[in-house]
Amino acid sequence: MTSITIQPKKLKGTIAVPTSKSLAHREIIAASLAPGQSIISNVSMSDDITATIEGMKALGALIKEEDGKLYITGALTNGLSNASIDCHESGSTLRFLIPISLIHDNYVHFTGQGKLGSRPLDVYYKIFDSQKIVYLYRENALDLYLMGYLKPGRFEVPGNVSSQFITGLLFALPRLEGDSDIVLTSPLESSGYIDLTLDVLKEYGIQIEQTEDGYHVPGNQVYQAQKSSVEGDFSQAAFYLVADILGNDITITNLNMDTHQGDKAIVEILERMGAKLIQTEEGYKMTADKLVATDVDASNCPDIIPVLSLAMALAEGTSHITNAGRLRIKECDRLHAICEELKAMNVDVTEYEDAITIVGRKDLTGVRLSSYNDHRMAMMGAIAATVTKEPVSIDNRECVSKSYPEFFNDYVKLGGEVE
Ligand SMILES: O=C(O)C1=C[C@@H](OP(=O)(O)O)[C@@H](O)[C@H](O)C1
Ligand SMILES: C=C(OP(=O)(O)O)C(=O)O
Repeated sequence: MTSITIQPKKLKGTIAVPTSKSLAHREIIAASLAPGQSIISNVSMSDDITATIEGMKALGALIKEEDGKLYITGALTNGLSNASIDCHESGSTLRFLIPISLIHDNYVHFTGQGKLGSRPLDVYYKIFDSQKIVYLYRENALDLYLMGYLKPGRFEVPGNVSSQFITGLLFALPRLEGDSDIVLTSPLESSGYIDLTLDVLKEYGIQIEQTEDGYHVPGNQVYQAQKSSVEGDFSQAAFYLVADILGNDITITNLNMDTHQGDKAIVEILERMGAKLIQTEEGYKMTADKLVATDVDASNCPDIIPVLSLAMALAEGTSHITNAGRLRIKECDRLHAICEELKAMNVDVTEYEDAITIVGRKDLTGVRLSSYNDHRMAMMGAIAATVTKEPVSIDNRECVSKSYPEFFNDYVKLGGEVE
């Protein structure tokens, strides 16, 4: 684990952000479930995406990478087989692949690292109990054995723990031999991610009907192989757009402003804070003469909150982030980590159970920060170093490889000074 020290320096230049991790997971899974060959272009590799590729291979898909494209032949085996899947630290891989691994009678072993073993899975355990699927796990370590298969029927799922459970079920249920209903027992959060799932399912020929309280999923459906391409990631773009409004000058070359990615909300939130979106020949950037505080409901855009909190720390007035409880069950307790990082940089911040209040100030103090082994916290620290007077140190720089292995190389290409 390597620590880095970043000298306070502004960034300038053009950058293509990694392509959407959320869309890449979904494309790889849908293609792996489709008989025939699919070709997916523009997949940015990261530890999480590697975990999904290896997981789908373990479940029978043939996947090879050539000339920057993924060639995927869906080949899920029928009948009892067994598979071992290492999810690394990817919540998406784990929660998407669990129901998929149970489309057929199977014996599967899921492992993972970091905090993944303590992120919630009870929603699935309840389903296993009611469907007599055998499961064995160790507390706080991801070491989960599953034996059995999913039966079509009624699946009651809370909407406010993680949308990833619903996505996992939406992928698996169309392949069962009967119709199913997913019934949401509490309001849906992270709904933009379900929209992405529904988009990809539709692209692969799968029909899902939205109901008053969830989704009706006809069974016996067949995924149709596709040729597809993945667009730029707004969760990653958020780091550079916030950097822009803090006085850097970075143009992003690969953003689709018509995207359905929920994290595009970053643009509208920063505009509310006084920023302007500028389209140039090369792409998009943002500028701001002055930043004002704002209030943000985090329930539909949890991943942009770390870097957004930095913009709030430098805005005039007091900002409130609400409905942010689920940030505590990400790669680290992000709600607490954000507050600790901002406090370390001299910001007046108050942590509540599911909210944060940030009193804006004119500057930030450069200090030693912890990454909390969380890619988004490490990248937030690096953007902070573009506005401090003193250097910022961050431990465990490698953690960015979860979503953006090239982050510090790109940072240096943009003029950053990293030791
Ligand atoms: O479906 C997805 O691709 C994701 C859903 C979100 O999780 P929750 O639904 O658990 O909030 C998000 O935080 C995660 O990074 C990716
Ligand atoms: C929370 C994240 O991903 P996952 O839930 O897939 O681990 C993330 O990328 O910030």
